[in-house]
Formats: sequence, C-alpha cells, structure tokens
Amino acid sequence: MATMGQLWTNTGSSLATLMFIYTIFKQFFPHFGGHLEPYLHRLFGRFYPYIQITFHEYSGEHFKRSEAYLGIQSYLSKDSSARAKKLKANTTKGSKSLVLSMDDKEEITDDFEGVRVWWQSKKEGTTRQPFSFYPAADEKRFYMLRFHRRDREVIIERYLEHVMREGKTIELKNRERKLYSNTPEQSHGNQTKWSHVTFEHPATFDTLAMEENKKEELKSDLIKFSKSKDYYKKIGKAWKRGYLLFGPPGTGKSTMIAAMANFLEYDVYDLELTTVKDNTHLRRLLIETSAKSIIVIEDIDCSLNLTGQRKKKEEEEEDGDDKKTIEKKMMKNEGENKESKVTLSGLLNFIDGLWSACGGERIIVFTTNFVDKLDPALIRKGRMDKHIEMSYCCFEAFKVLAKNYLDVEESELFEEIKRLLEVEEIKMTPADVGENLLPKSEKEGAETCLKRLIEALKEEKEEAKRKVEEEAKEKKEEEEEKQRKKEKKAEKEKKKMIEENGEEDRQV
Ligand SMILES: Nc1ncnc2c1ncn2[C@@H]1O[C@H](COP(=O)(O)OP(=O)(O)OP(=O)(O)O)[C@@H](O)[C@H]1O
Ligand SMILES: [Mg+2]
Repeated sequence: MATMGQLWTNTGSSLATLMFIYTIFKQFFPHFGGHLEPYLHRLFGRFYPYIQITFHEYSGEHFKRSEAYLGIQSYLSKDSSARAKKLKANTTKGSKSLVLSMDDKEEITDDFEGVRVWWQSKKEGTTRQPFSFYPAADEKRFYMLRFHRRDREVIIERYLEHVMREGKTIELKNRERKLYSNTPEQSHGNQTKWSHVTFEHPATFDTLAMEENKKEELKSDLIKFSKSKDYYKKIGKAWKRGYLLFGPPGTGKSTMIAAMANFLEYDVYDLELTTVKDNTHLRRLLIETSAKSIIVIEDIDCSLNLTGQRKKKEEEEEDGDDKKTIEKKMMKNEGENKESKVTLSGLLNFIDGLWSACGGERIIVFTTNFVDKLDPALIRKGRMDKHIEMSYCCFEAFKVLAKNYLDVEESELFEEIKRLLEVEEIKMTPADVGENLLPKSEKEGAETCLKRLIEALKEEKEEAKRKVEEEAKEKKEEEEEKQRKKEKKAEKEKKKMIEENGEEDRQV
C-alpha cells in the first residue's frame, strides 16, 4: 500500500513538474498551445489522486487575518514545534507566550481516524525589493492541506471541524486572560463601560485553604460544567452556572474566585453594581461580556438595597457586629450608589433573563458576608446553583496554609494547633492565620511563626471569652435597667392611682 502511495506521489510530482514547465513555457510563448490547457488540466486531475485545499492568511477585502488561518496556525503549532525542522516564532496580540509555527515551505503530516494528511506552509508573490529587509507587500501566505481523494468525506465532514475546534482551544489556552471592571473613570458619555487589565492573580485550588473534599467537589462541578455544552443544549438551559460564596470577611471568597478563574482559564468581569445606572445599562454590560468568563458581584448584600423593605426591617433587629459590618460596607458604596436605579428584578433578569443566554459558558458568582440578608428569589437554586460556605480556618485548611507559607508539612507544634482549632473551637479566619504564619524577617524560622500562631489563637480565645463576658454583662445591665424602668413605671402608676383615689374620696 505504501509503495502504491509512493507511486501515486511520484506520478503526481512528475505531472506537477510537467505543469510547471508548461506554465513557464507559456510565459515566453503566450499564444502557443492555449487550447491544450484544459486537456492538460484534465489529464493532471485524472492521474493525481490528491485533493488540495488552501487557507489564505488574508481573505476577502478585510485587512484582518482569517480566522481559519489563525485556527490552523494554532492547531499546527503543537505538532510543528515537535516535528518541523524550521520554525517561526510570533507574538500575537493578546497572546501570553510565543506562538511557534512551521516556517514557509515546511511540511508536516497529521493523522486523523486512520487517514493521513499533509500540511504545508507556503507563500506566493515574492517580488522582493533587492535591498529590502521587509517582506514584500504583495507576499501572501497560506496553508495548503493535501489528502487522498478517497478520504474526502472524512476530511470535509469531520477533520476540518476537528482542526478548527482544537485550534480554538489552543488559542484560548494561549491567550492572555483579562480582569474587567466597570469603573466610573472609564465612563463614555454617562455610561460606564468595561475596562481591563491582565489577570495575573496567583491563587489556585492548591493554595486555597479549605477542606479537601469540598475543594474536590467544587473542582469536579466546574469541570462538569465546562464540558456540558451538549447537555445544557439537550435540557434546554442556557449554558451558565451560578455560585454563591458566603462567609465572614477574610475567609477566602475573593481568593476562591481567582482560583476558579485560573482553574478554568476564564476571564473575570468584576461588576460594581453601584456604578451601574439602571437596568438597561446592566443589560448592555452583560451583552458585552465574552464567553468563558466569570461575572462577579462582590458583597451583593451591600451593593444595592435589593431586598427593599424586608431587608430594612430585619436590619433594625440586627445584632451589633453584623450591623456594623453592613453599615461600613454600605457607607463605602454610598457615594457611588446615589444614581443607581438597578432593581432586584433587573438583576434577576441579568442572571437568567433571555439576554443572559447570549454567548454561553458563563459563571456568575455572588459573594456576601451575610447570606440571610439576601432575598430568597436572588439565591434560589437554579439561579445560584451552588451555595458554598467559606468558614473559619479548620485544621485541614491550616495545613494548606502552613505548606504554602512555610513549606512545612509536619511539626510537633501541629498537635497543639489542632487542639486549639478542633477541641477549643477557636475561630480565626484563614486571612489571620496566614498573617501570623508569614515570616516577619528572613531570620524567622517556621517554628517561630507556628508559635506566634499558637499565641494568637490563645489570645483569640481570651478575647472571645472577654467578649462573651462583656456581652453577658451588657445584657445583665440592660435587663436591670429594664427592670428598674418597669419598677419606676409601676411606682408612678401606683402613685397616680393613690392620688386619683384621694381626689375621689375628697369629692365624695
Ligand atoms: N481560604 C483561604 N485560602 C488561602 N488564603 C486565604 C484564604 N482566605 C483568606 N486568605 C488570604 O487572606 C486574604 C483575604 O482573603 P479574601 O480577600 O479572599 O477574603 P474574602 O472572604 O473575600 O473577604 P471579604 O468578605 O472581606 O471580601 C487573601 O489575600 C488571602 O491571601
Ligand atoms: Mg472579598
């Protein structure tokens, strides 16, 4: 079979040479044998069993590189870098690293479903200026795909689609990811638009301190989502998923979002609701987001008064600490909040209205310190599919931090830390644990940092005890005050009654 193939190739090359000689000949004798041409082409086609397809770098009138060419370039980059002898290195706009592709006139083979194809990188129209260092303006590059005509069906129906799909995936992997925000400084007219910087957050699931099984569950949930395009289509749902991250400040909600984005290689859109003018503006921002992205709304409970009267009423009954944090965050947003007319229904529409299905493959994340404050409509399953609690540091999470910060996986001090976290149930956020573990100077060793953490945990325990005592004292004083007031009132009423009775007696 190989020799047959060889024979065909040889026959093909001889015919190609013949055609080439004929073309040159025609240049000098343009009027000679014009009528022979169609016959020669037919003859060439009969004996040459290969089909060729060309993909030009620039096609049509647009001065934009063709998507097919770029897709093929990415697809071939993985094979070319390993197999081609002459390579070209390019930096493409928005790409985080060099793209290696095969140089002109190089050829590589590719196998697909038992079929072999040949790819060649070519250029034509090389009328170079004799002393120019720059490529000639009319130099046109293209890829040429060659395959046997018996494989036409496989190539046209499946292979080309496979090349484009794989090429897109490689392109996406190689692209520089972005962090978008809708800051008011970037407003155009009176509407804020997305502006972006390169997303370079170093957080990963490996560095994230939380229970291992929770981490694994979330990772497999994300993988399942990113591979479920067909499934979402089958069940008739837009390809998106909502996560609600809740927990006290410093427990890693924002860090988790960065880890998710790095894990899936998605862009991040950090949506500041307070600077969004109204529901229409919100919808426009949504349409401008791209696929493979995470849309984040941080501190959703403080961004807007989304829950209306219900929330206000509940806040009045709030205990001290919660109320203070909400007030602080509300005050931070107050200035920007004045003009925003985004409503709860506008936000719900943003999450799962018809527009939200445009583009697909999006994750929406809300974070909050107080999950109970949110309107149930906003976080019901289907809208926020997964609710994840980020909590105080447990021993397992501490071990991740110790490994990250100190490169320590075992120490005799671990026992004490385990006891403090698990038996004494001391509450400390991963942010505070990390702060204590961070060496303050080059001289500080792991043991010093672990001891500092133990001290801090004990102090935290004392502090918590003091707080409980103080609260009990305050409550007792409040009760006593209430009791005093009650007694005073009763005494007043008694006095009044006596006075009234005395008056009546006098009148009688
Ligand atoms: N679970 C965690 N794993 C690793 N690092 C953490 C974790 N939680 C907090 N940190 C560290 O603490 C810092 C603050 O955490 P982060 O900003 O993620 O908290 P947050 O929950 O978003 O807080 P807030 O509610 O105030 O927004 C981070 O820079 C990170 O280094
Ligand atoms: Mg945060």
